[in-house]
Amino acid sequence: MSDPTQPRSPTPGDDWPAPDLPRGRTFPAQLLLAADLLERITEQGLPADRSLQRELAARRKMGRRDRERVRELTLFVLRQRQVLDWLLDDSAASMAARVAAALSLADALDPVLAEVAGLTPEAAASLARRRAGRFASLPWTVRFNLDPAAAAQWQAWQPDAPETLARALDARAPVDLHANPRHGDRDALIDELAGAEIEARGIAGLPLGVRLERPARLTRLPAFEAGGFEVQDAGSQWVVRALQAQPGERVLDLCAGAGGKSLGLLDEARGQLRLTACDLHPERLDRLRTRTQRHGDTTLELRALDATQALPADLAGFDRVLIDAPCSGSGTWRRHPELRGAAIDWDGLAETQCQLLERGSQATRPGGRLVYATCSLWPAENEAIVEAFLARHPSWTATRPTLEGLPDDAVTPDGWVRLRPDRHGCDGFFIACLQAPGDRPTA
Ligand SMILES: C[S@@+](CC[C@H](N)C(=O)[O-])C[C@H]1O[C@@H](n2cnc3c(N)ncnc32)[C@H](O)[C@@H]1O
Repeated sequence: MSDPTQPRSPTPGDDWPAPDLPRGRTFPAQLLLAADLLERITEQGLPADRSLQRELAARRKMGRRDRERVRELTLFVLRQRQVLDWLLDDSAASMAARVAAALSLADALDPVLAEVAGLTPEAAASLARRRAGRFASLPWTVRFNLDPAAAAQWQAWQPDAPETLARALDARAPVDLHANPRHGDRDALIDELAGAEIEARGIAGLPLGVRLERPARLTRLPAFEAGGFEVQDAGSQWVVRALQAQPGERVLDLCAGAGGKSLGLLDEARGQLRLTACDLHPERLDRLRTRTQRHGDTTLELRALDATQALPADLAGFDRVLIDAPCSGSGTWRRHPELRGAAIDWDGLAETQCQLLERGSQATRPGGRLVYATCSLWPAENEAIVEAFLARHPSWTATRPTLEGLPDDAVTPDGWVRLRPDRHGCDGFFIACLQAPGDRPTA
């Protein structure tokens, strides 16, 4: 089977993307199940990966290959929706028709499946005709699977090597972990994984980062139960490192969510931080509480609050503040293809991002470091927010991060970190390191 983390190399006359289906036939029941799951995921705004895991695990009588087939078809439709709608010549195609079009790209669509999907013989013939054309001749917004809002953002950014970026965003993401050094070093974790027949290797530049060669069941491993590692994309690990928190410092994670980066910060500093983790949603902090218990961190302070509002008086004077802002998540499309079509209130989101940066700056001590990060590719959520902040606060400065192992091409001429899946093998991230005015700058 081909490596799904690598873009498919085009062959003359057949450069279309195609789902990577397991051997064997696709049956109508699988097509209909994928269509049903797609409807629920898109209508209810559910996370695709978790929904698939739950739904497929509940179907105990289904064979392994059939589950894989439904999973692959579902994710492929979410990733390639514009391409499939173009093939169907219908921007309001049914999910069943989209699954049928996905099957046609894998040369696995037969007349029975086409009929089950609701395609008339004429529509099936038109699909076959369109599929016989060249992929490269499609409009770029279709080839890159961008809906109109995403296409506008893409154009505002104008990334270089757009084709390779688009391909990387369509691919499957690897599974990354960060080791908890209080349980042993990274090599010990890699050895332990090898003992469970899970192939893994260290991630270049990230001393705690581990990448699995293929997905594996991790939650049953003794190392997981013991808090020996957390699943975390390499891009998130770079956000943690950008803060450069030193043992003994007071650190504020203002948008901690379920705490992936909070735990990373604690690991980087061997637990020696006075860390306060906040989030608007108390249930996310509950998940962080459970994780910290497994992880062995008892000193973490958790605060549910709206960080766009004035912060409580004791949340001030922090050495380092992290704002891992809510965003469109466009950098994570590999893991969350359902976000490609999500409706976004762009103005409301930008206002929240500006306010969070404002509140975060007020909580930073003179000379302290503030890191603003998103997992978005779009300048409107990144450079625009930070540059507007610096224009309002000219005494603050942007600092160019000096992080050992960070690839040179990840730092822009302005000093922002921009990570891309095609260049750095991780989710797309934007990281800005800002220094508060003051005569006691952080190291
Ligand atoms: C990108 S996620 C954070 C992910 C998290 N840091 C991690 O590493 O797992 C953004 C978080 O911001 C939180 N958030 C959104 N609006 C907020 C607000 N007004 N105040 C505080 N948190 C907010 C969301 O609940 C969400 O958990």
